[in-house]
Amino acid sequence: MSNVDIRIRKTESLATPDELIKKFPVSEEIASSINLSRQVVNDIIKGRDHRLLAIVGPCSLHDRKAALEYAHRLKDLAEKVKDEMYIVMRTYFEKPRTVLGWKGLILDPNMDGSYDIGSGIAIARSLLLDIVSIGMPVGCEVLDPIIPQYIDELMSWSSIGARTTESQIHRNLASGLSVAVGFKNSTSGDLSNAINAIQCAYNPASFIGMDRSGASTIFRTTGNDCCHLILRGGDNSPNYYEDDVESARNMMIKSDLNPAIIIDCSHANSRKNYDRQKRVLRSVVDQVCWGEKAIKGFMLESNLICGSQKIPSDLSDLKYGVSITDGCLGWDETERILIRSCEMLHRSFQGDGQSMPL
Ligand SMILES: O=C[C@H](O)[C@H](O)COP(=O)(O)O
Ligand SMILES: C=C(OP(=O)(O)O)C(=O)O
Repeated sequence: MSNVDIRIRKTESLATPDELIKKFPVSEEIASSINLSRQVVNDIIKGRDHRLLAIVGPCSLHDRKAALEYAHRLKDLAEKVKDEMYIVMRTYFEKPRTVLGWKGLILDPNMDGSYDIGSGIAIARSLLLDIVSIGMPVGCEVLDPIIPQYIDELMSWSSIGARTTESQIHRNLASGLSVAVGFKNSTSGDLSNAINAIQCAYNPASFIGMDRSGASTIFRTTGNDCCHLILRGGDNSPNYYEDDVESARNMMIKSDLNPAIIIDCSHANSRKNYDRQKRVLRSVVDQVCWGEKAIKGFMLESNLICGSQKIPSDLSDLKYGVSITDGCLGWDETERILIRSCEMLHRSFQGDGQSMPL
């Protein structure tokens, strides 16, 4: 009697990254525009570009048509706010769950527990390609350590979520990713895990993974000098206030890190009430206008239509453009508050691009 894989019910083959890349290739023109947007993101994180990095988009993508419509609107908005903000579309395909729940388009594209991962990964890559093709840079959460092989060449920014910041696997991965990586503070609100993670990812690492041909490989990384902290609030309270930012900044400086902080307007900072993201953004803008240099940007969960919906048993009942994970701001409100924020930032920026301490 075999004692191997006693809890594996079934295995299925999956296309290798190379096979999928061949099916949905990135042209040289798109590759160079992604390189440019990665450079802008890195420049913002390193303080060489005074604009705020704005990671804006749905909590999760589940519908290709709505995602593309959103991307087109965001592209137009990005043009309007480009002097004060650099917008990267939040294109999250993997959802880390507190207990159980839909785990995102890559794992379960049919939203019915059938886990058609082969289709999910292909939809994610082709959708990202369509979005970057209109000139909209994208950013994803990196959760599964193999998935980046399928999509990471399309990303301009990425994050490691609150539930995985403490994981050595994710820290090693971040040390080898080609993009700037934001580490979220832990769900408890503790910052030290994220600060340790940034230090760890700054250094070279060696780890086992799968290469683009599908072979087992040892990856040896250079280390990533563009990692930063994302404040997302914690179990007991938000952490976007001035005092929180000041103490996060001081912790980073004490650890010899570039004090680069992004504020997540959602999650525990909004106490999961999507409309409260506005007050977080207001505080971000206010702090930047008052001269807080450590804040490099913010994250906003936004969709075509505000709110959220449960996944219905009959998918024809799904409402178009509404989140199936966390609640999001609707499009009109997103546009209004980003333009308003830019007006305020514009007034406080001097000719040299520096904000004026009041
Ligand atoms: O961003 C989405 C959710 O906050 C995250 O996936 C956790 O969700 P859950 O607590 O509903 O599982
Ligand atoms: C899961 C997310 O956030 P966090 O890791 O902060 O809970 C998210 O941004 O989708």
